[in-house]
Amino acid sequence: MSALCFGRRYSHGDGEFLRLVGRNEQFGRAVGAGSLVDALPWLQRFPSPVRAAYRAFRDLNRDFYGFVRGKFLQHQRSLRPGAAPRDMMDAFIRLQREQPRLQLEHVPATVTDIFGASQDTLSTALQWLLIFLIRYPNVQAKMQEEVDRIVGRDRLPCAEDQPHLPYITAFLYESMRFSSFVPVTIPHATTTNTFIMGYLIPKDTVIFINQWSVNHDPAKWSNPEDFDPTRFLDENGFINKDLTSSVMIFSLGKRRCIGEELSKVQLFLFTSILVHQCNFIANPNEDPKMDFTYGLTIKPKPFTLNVTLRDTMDLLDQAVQRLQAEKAASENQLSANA
Ligand code: HEM
Repeated sequence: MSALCFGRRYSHGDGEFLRLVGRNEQFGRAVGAGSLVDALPWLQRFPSPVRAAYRAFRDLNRDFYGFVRGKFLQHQRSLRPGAAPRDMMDAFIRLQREQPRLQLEHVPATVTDIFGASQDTLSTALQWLLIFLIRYPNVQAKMQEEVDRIVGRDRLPCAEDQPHLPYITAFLYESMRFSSFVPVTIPHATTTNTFIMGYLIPKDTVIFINQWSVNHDPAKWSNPEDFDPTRFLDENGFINKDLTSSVMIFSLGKRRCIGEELSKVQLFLFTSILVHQCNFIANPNEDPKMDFTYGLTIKPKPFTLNVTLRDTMDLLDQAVQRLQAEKAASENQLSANA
């Protein structure tokens, strides 16, 4: 997402990357702790740990905005008129230059929203996918069989392969349904008295959607507590689109997640490339019964797993070399324009 938002790819030990990840963890803790005030707004009048958490959340947001604003200033300096946008930041700066009624300050604010909204959600999704790979080795083997048959062993899977990989697609939907790792949505409030199925919801009531219960409703899902990707496949092995659209994890209505399609592509690429290249097994020294933390997202507590390569590193090395060449070209352009 950092490559997409502001054209920066990081290695794992990079200081800036570690600070970003650190903020992400603090963000999850602060949002989880603050949610009591959403349900009981009068609590904010009392000096309490909730208020301290709220202040920590505000400071974290300021700090994060400052980080993104730094990237914005760099981009503003280096973006040449007429040049193709290098990333989302460039695209928004260009849009603002073409439509001056959009305010310049909205550019870093928008990228802060998009980057911030994607971090905790996508990283949590990735952890869950890994958990399901090690918990269900038969499912992992079926995905490997499918990707080997359709893509072959001479190239990495790409986004265009997805329509031909229904079992992997079904795995992704079952992972989102089963984990429901954003169990309730961001709070909203009614602006007028509202009736739903005969129930009065008074004006100014704080509303959450309970996505977990939608995804585990036995009236909709047979054996909802079983992890079974095949529930999303019809008798010919094709994806049942009525059922996939019933999985709720990106919320509903006008404020539903704008990153849904992007997330689905990213999670597909992550899963298909990993199972194409590697085998995953649980660490036998760790308790298979995992523990979770409950904040804005449901996250597994730290766990380790054993990963082995299925073949050589050749395809992955080639992909990394391509990325490094792209990164070098974009850095050259940045310094030439600075
Ligand atoms: C699997 C990953 C993701 C999940 C499960 C997820 C889920 C959600 C949920 C539940 C909401 C709250 C909607 C509401 O207010 O009712 C939301 C909002 C939002 N998401 Fe995502 N999200 C994910 C990834 C992303 C990504 C990658 C982006 C960036 C492109 C993104 C951008 C946003 C934004 C900007 C909002 C606020 C929308 C608004 O208030 O109008 N999300 N997301």
